[in-house]
Amino acid sequence: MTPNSPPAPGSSPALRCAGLTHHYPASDHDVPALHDVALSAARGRVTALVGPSGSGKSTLLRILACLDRPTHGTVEVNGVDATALSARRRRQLRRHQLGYVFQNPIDNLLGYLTVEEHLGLAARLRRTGPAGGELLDALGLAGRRAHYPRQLSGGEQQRVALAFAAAGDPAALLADEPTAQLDRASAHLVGEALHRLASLGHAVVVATHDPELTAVADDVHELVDGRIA
Ligand SMILES: Nc1ncnc2c1ncn2[C@@H]1O[C@H](COP(=O)(O)OP(=O)(O)OP(=O)(O)O)[C@@H](O)[C@H]1O
Repeated sequence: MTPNSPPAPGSSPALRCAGLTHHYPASDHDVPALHDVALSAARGRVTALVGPSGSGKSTLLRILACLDRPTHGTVEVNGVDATALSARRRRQLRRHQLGYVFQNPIDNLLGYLTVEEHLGLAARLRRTGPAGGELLDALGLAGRRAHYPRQLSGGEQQRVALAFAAAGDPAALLADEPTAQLDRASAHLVGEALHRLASLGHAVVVATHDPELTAVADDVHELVDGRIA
């Protein structure tokens, strides 16, 4: 199976991890962050990772997004064991099958590209056809195609970031506290956008403290001291 080949119907979840343990190396002693974590995230569902500060949510999200490699354990994307791939193949898998959204809206966007140009860039990166206006319509961004990031509110920027992450139909979208810098009304719209993207067939995984997002989650996993509680 190549990184961007479609999953067989009814087969593996978009994302699955097992036996995940992670330590951050430090000069005196390693910092433990995850212990034996296992979970899966299916297309069509919003999965929330919740838990106190320092419990390991961001670490887990970055590992699921194949941005970091775990100390031990496996991450499967559409049934492909990403932890067994070369760095080059893992990059390909990430580019085609995973979209990632950072907490700070402006970190997700390029200031010199319009909304529409962001979708064009995503299509080129993923080697898919241009994403139709449906994605922008679905996320309440109709009429914003020609705008640059600086012309959008933080909440609109974050929804453009979600559209950019979702263009080209990756299996999973992962977002790390995407509403942390937004007011309640904008956070609510981002929650609706995540739910909409799941209904379009993505597996959506979000690390969050925000009740607006846990309210739209189909599955909620609580982390405590690096373990699923
Ligand atoms: N780059 C790093 N180097 C060393 N330790 C780290 C690093 N990143 C995170 N940690 C540690 O790993 C543990 C888990 O951190 P992580 O950021 O994953 O938690 P979190 O649940 O996302 O926290 P928050 O809700 O505050 O963002 C914490 O003890 C943290 O201090």
